[in-house]
Amino acid sequence: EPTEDKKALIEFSRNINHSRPLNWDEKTSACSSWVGVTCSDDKSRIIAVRLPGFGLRGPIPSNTLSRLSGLQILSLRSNRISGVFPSDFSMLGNITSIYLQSNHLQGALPLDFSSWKNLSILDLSNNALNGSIPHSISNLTHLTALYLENNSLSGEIPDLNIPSLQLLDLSNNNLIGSLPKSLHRFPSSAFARNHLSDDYSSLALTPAFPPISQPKKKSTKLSQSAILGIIIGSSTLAFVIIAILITACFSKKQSESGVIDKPQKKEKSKNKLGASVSQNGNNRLTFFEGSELAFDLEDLLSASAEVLGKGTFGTTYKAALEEANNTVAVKRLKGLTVGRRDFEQQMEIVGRIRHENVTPLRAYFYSKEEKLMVYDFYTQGSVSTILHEKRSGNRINLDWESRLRIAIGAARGVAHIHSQNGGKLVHGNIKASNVFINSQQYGFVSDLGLATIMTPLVPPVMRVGGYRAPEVTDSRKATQASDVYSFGVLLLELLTGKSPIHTPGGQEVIHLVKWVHSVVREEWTAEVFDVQLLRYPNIEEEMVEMLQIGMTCVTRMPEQRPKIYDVVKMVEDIRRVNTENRPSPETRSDVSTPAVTPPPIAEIGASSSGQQGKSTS
Ligand SMILES: Nc1ncnc2c1ncn2[C@@H]1O[C@H](COP(=O)(O)OP(=O)(O)OP(=O)(O)O)[C@@H](O)[C@H]1O
Repeated sequence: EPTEDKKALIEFSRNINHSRPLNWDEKTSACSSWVGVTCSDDKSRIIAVRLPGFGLRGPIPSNTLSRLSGLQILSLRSNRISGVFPSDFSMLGNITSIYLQSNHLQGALPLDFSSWKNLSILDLSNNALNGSIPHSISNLTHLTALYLENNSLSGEIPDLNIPSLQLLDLSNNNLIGSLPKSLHRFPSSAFARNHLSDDYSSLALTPAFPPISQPKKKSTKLSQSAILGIIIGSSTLAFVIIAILITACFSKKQSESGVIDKPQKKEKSKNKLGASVSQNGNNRLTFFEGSELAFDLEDLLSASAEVLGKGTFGTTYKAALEEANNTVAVKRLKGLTVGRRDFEQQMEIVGRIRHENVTPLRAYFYSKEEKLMVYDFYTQGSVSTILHEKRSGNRINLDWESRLRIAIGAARGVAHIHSQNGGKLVHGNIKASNVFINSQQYGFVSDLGLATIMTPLVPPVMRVGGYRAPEVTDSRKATQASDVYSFGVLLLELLTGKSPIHTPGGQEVIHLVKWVHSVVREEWTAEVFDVQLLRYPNIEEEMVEMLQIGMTCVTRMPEQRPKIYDVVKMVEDIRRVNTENRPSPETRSDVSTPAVTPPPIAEIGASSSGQQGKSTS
């Protein structure tokens, strides 16, 4: 099985005896005889060769790489490989990452990059390469990182107009001339120690990404993650137990009163609300068109309620309306920064949205004391629950098809939101707990439009920190570009199965975005992916694509992030492109899941009927 090949290859490269230098022939023969055991010597099925720091020496033999036609990751860094690039070097049609840094490679860079259509990372730093940087590198339209520092490259820097490029280092070469405009977005350090004619000190001083804390030893990192998992698991368990106790206590008191409120204030609050309502006569929930809900405020307040969770802007309850035979989710807001008029205006904008990938707001209520928002209740829980919560000791398995659909649906939902209110509406709080799944497993987004009118209730860093774009210091300043950042974090979460921030008890805080960058930079791309996904065959390419999209979305500079409309297309294209390359459904193990053939965004109807799993009783 290819997946087994991959795992075994990784194991192989890790476990092989590091203690003595090996030459290339010895290594390749060891590799091919080993590969022969599991994949009938069919080298086109090898997807990763990782031999970093193995003491390989001598030139890369020609006609070796071209036989590895399925290769996606080539990691030969920190060896003693010398000589020039073999002529078949640029023929790796599926390659996504090349790590050849810290070797003794000489001669010019390959000129023809036309086969590397999926290449995302090219690291040839710390070699002895000379000649100029070929302009044809611009044809690498998926390139996100280019490292050519510490070589002897000469000539002028070509106009590398590659929109996807986020990380660039050309420092410490012999480059001359002036810097093309397309590269002014990179920090001056990327061009330092060359002979360029201009002064680039005015360029950005900060790198495009936050500095990456390099992982320590791989083995330490892995065991640390395992320990983190255990610590998080046990603290989550402790938290869940406390939450259950609090909820049980709350429900008990509430069942006596039947009101949604803090237990000790229940009657008072109900009377007070009723009094203020009767005074100004405004005791109605405002329902939106298309809502079939038949209940009033009194019904809502007397419904038995259960706390679903406390969020950034208040507490959300599951409320069972017995008479109306309906269960709804009620969000009780705290920390409103705008007055009634602005609040109602915002609710009107949000409430008018009817789109398959956006949760419909059914009703709202505003009084001095209470601000409520009513949604359908989704029995399955959010993507966060499905992705991270354990049932019977194990995480629920979310297969790759479902994750793709969640990403596609959520992207379409956010794109629709961005098209509203004259193209100015911002979601402001995209995160896995605000994404739900419809009956076809497509994601849809909830909780929109609140960030700009609410003051967060001093959210703990765990809650929003991991999703928030670096430029957003106050959630009211959220923008469409910061939505794209948060969406990128969601993509990384779907890929890795990890929460955006881990705070494993002690002082160490692990940011998913930084962690992914560091792992990818260290060429362990495959280690980024959720282990649950490794069991599905032939999806590595798609996962790498989603990784690239996620990383593009979390670009540090907001103006360099793609627009959500482009993100929709990119996410949809993951499967469209690859259906041609994938085996027919009959030969796949995941035949039970139909291929994703989403309609184009424009064709998605304005109805919300596609959302299922909502409770009506
Ligand atoms: N309509 C709904 N149906 C089912 N569960 C819901 C619904 N709306 C929210 N929830 C769940 O209730 C919990 C609390 O939601 P809430 O939106 O208040 O906070 P949050 O999502 O954790 O954070 P934030 O306020 O930043 O969005 C979350 O687990 C959320 O997934």
